[in-house]
Amino acid sequence: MEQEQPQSPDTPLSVTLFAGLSDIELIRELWNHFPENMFLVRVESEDDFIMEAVNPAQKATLGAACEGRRLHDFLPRDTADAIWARYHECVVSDMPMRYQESATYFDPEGVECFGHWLTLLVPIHHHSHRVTHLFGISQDLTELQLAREALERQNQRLEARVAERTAELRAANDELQSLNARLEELATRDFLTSAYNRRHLESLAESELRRVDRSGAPLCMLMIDLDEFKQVNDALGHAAGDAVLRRVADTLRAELRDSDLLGRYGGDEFVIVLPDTRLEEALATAERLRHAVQASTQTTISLGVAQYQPGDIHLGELTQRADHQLLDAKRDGRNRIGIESM
Ligand SMILES: Nc1nc2c(ncn2[C@@H]2O[C@H](COP(=O)(O)OP(=O)(O)OP(=O)(O)O)[C@@H](O)[C@H]2O)c(=O)[nH]1
Repeated sequence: MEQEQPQSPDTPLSVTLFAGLSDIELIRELWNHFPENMFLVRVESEDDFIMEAVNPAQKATLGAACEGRRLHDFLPRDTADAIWARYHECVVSDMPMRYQESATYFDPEGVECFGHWLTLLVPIHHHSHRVTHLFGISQDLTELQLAREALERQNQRLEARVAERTAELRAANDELQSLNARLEELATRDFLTSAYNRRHLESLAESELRRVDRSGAPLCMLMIDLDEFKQVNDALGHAAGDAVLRRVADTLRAELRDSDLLGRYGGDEFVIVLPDTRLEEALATAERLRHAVQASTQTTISLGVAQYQPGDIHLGELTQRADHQLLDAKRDGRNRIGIESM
């Protein structure tokens, strides 16, 4: 009779365990006490599978009634189709497979439930070259999956909220920008004609003069006043007078270059600054404007033309000279141009 050898304290537990148990006992222990679902599928053919045995953990999920039956006999159709495809693939490839699946199933009471599993499927060849069985272990990840999905939904809600807030901020920003533009417009433009107001025109003109001081380029100013405009107001009313002023401004603007500056100095008086323009060119421009205004409004204008000179220190000096020429034009009978001697 063989004496059992005492194990030394250094002997690994696995050795002790395996020495003390037969293979079948060891497998039975695992089968009965392993906390995840285990199952053994008999492979009748590549297309036909029978659930041969399930461990107690799997029985708690599906009930014992699945043993000895085909997938479509104890699972909802969609679930059975999906699992059948996995089994088929494992048998055909003859390779272990690992996959995740979300599926509905019937619990031991027949209630339809939903679960999510990570499954390891291993082909087994029992005294044969072909796959006779599939051995599977399914880890239940339902809780994890539900938590993941809840997190995902929460993230989507947060992203939607962020997108909503971003759109609100963008709209508020756009509104602010258009209000700023409107404010800028109000601060720099004459509300009736949209020409620059006097203050802004003077500030732009001063900058032009400083540029001219540096470059030595010529620059001229036109001072314009409508003739007998009081009569227009008196005969047609103030609103009609406003319309004439608007049309005059539009006509002047249409005749000018982008770089020219048009301002309304108040009442029926306009000022135009013509950068890079000599006196004779300014005279030609003045003539063109006089004709254009008369053609579009049946109102005549008088103009005074002056050229910026090296001795001019301030805009006021140039303005005064242009104004002086304008007064001469008025005095000489209106609808004409007063110009400094060239
Ligand atoms: N409709 C309208 N009229 C204005 C406006 N501002 C000033 N006026 C009028 O424009 C007229 C300006 O008249 P004046 O420049 O003094 O004289 P005028 O009748 O044009 O005659 P001359 O300049 O000497 O040719 C006045 O009747 C003002 O009431 C305005 O914004 N709209």
